[in-house]
Amino acid sequence: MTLVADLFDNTYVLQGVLVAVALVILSSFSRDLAHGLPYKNIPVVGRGNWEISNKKAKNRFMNSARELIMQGFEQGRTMFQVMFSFAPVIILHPKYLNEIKSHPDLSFMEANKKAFFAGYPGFDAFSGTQEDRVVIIDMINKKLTQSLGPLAIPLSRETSDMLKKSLGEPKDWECHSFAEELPYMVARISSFIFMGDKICRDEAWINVSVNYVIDAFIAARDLRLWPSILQPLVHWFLPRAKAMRKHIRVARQIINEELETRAKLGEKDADRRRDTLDWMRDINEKQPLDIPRAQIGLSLAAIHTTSNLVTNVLYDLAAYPEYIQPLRDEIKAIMEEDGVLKKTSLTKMKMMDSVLKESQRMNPVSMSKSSPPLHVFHDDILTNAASLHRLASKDIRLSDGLTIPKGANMVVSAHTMTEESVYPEANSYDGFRFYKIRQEPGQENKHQLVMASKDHLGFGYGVHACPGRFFASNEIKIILTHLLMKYDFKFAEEGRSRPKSFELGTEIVCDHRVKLLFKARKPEIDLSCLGETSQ
Ligand code: HEM
Repeated sequence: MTLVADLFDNTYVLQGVLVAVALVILSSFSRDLAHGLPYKNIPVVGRGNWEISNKKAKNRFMNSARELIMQGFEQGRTMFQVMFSFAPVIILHPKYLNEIKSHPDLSFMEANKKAFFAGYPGFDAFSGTQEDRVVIIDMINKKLTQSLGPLAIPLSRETSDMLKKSLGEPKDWECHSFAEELPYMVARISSFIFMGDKICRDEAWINVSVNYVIDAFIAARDLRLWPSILQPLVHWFLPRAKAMRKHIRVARQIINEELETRAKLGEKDADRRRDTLDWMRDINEKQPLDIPRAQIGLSLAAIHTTSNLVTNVLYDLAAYPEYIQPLRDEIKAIMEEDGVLKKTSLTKMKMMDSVLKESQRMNPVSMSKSSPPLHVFHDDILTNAASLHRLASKDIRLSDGLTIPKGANMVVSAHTMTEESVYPEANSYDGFRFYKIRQEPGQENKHQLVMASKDHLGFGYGVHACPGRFFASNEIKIILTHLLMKYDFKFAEEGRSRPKSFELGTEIVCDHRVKLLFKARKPEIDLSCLGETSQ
């Protein structure tokens, strides 16, 4: 101690230390500044030549991303950059989709890691390794998707229980903030399939499952406001980052307890329905996997995305109620034919499939891997108006000679989803658009909800196209089947039109403030075919 005190007594040493600290801070600021500079030789859209800071350009993009992207293409460009809140981002024309969709040097994971402070305590769900990701995707593809047949009735029963609890059986119209309530409902049904009936009824887990992602978005947004040199310190004090650390602790405790209970039961547990906790272990015998972290990752991917699509569908059906009876008739006909709900019954619901795909086309869910409520957004993470958010790990030379520089963030514009040449009357809702196309010879299967294509990027495209879409499609169809059979619904506000989604940067978020009225109705089918037992 005396030595240190002596050193600081020496003016030269003190001055040296101060200069060193100043240099470190300065170099951090200049790194941050460089990070915000546009990429060389790539045209910038939405930023004036004489604007020194990015502030105005960022605001411009926040308020009119769609227009700026179209402006870029109208200027004849196929690649340009715009200013997102955290960095310049390269926008690519969809004509490049085929060459970039599975490009090994365009990383999906690194893009998310960079945007979400991977490695910081609490940001665990963004910190997994490539090996972890492979386990999760294998588990979804090889186990979850393969089990959709036997899962149809359990999913339906859980949906029924959940709706009784959440919406009840009101004889008169009852008002719900549906968009706010739905993530909790979806979290319960999904968690039932992911981790069984004990955890799915655990309020503490449901809270983590719904709110981790919301806190993550806000924490990341708040942290980005700080210079990078201070971020490793500041995150400890940010309320939302603290909340994330708490979510992680809660999740670890709940899931580890469940794993211990199962381990103790051993063979006695053999009759239990297998779920993602078992499957992750089966797939992953060789390497250790942080299972609680992986489960939070699943929730992150599954809950708000699914809720957002269901909300959009209900808004569309409430705005265009003429679709409701044909959908009910379709369910009735299929259930009469099948006797009991099967995976194939859901595949046969072509009108419902079409209604879902059309809602997703017009209001694609946010792939920030989730679509938390509006107040969470700033611009943040990408897609919708744009899709396929990636980070280039090398310089990538495109077929026409243009280059995406190493380290750049990029997205592909998703404007094809509302382009007249692809979808006639693209800006009008046509619930049976895809149903009608599927009636044409040779088009029967290409236009299903789960088919990712260049013209419909709702589930992404290429190597990272959403592996959970088959599960999501079944889950959503089951939820809708129960809602349509058991409830009448309409907007609380008499005669209102379809609520417009909010556009913030490239995010499209459904209006969570809209209220819906629900009233119980007599279903036209015997509910035992949905797995319900009469009480
Ligand atoms: C309507 C519901 C859903 C929508 C709209 C949706 C959408 C998406 C999108 C757009 C992507 C990114 C694709 C890309 O960038 O190319 C994605 C990836 C992913 N989704 Fe979904 N998703 C949904 C439900 C689910 C569910 C239920 C699960 C889990 C069971 C899931 C698991 C994943 C995973 C693990 C990835 C990452 C894929 C990778 O790393 O390659 N998603 N999803």
